[in-house]
Amino acid sequence: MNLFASERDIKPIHLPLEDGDVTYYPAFLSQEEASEYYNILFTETDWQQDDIKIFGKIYPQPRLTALYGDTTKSYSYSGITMFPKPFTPTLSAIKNKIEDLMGIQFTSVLLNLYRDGTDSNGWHSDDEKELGNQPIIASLSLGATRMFHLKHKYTTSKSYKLPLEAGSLLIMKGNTQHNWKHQIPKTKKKVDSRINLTFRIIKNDERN
Ligand SMILES: O=C(O)CCC(=O)C(=O)O
Ligand SMILES: [Fe+2]
Repeated sequence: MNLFASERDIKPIHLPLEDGDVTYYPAFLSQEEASEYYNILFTETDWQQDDIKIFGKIYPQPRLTALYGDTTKSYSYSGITMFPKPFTPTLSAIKNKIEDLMGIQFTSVLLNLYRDGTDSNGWHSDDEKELGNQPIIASLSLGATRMFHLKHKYTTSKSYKLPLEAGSLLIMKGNTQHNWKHQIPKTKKKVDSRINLTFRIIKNDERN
């Protein structure tokens, strides 16, 4: 069935995290829109595999990535610095739709391609100084469903898991990055590939 956004259940679910602020919109995009964007982004994105440094050792990142956005704003994490390509019409259209919902504007989007269950994103907080003190991150999922794990940094018994479905939008803000880490774990299940887009506000102003 083809439902318009107004008829779909786009109601937000607030995760019951103390000292964090995470909201999940299960059907931000329709299944048709989600698969159309997945197909376009899979082929049109300039995917790269960077090496990252963990405790002084160099590893290839276990997924492909790409950075698009305001070309004056580079982004550094895990020992790598990424320089953005300008937003494409596809990415601008998605960005506008998220900005209409949230009433704020993003400068950049980091895309992740998880090719199969062996690709992953290890425990981290998105707390780079370029993102400011209380980063706002809007994370759109396309393609295969993967689990998203959150764990508290200081009270390790506190944790939360949810499946991120195609077309869903997850918003992290407030003190989430101060108090919580998140990951996309590897899975032994046979899963298709997944694309994730994390829209961010990068505050540096250096010209590259
Ligand atoms: O793939 C995801 O849903 C999470 C991506 C993520 O945490 C990141 O890029 O910082
Ligand atoms: Fe993250």
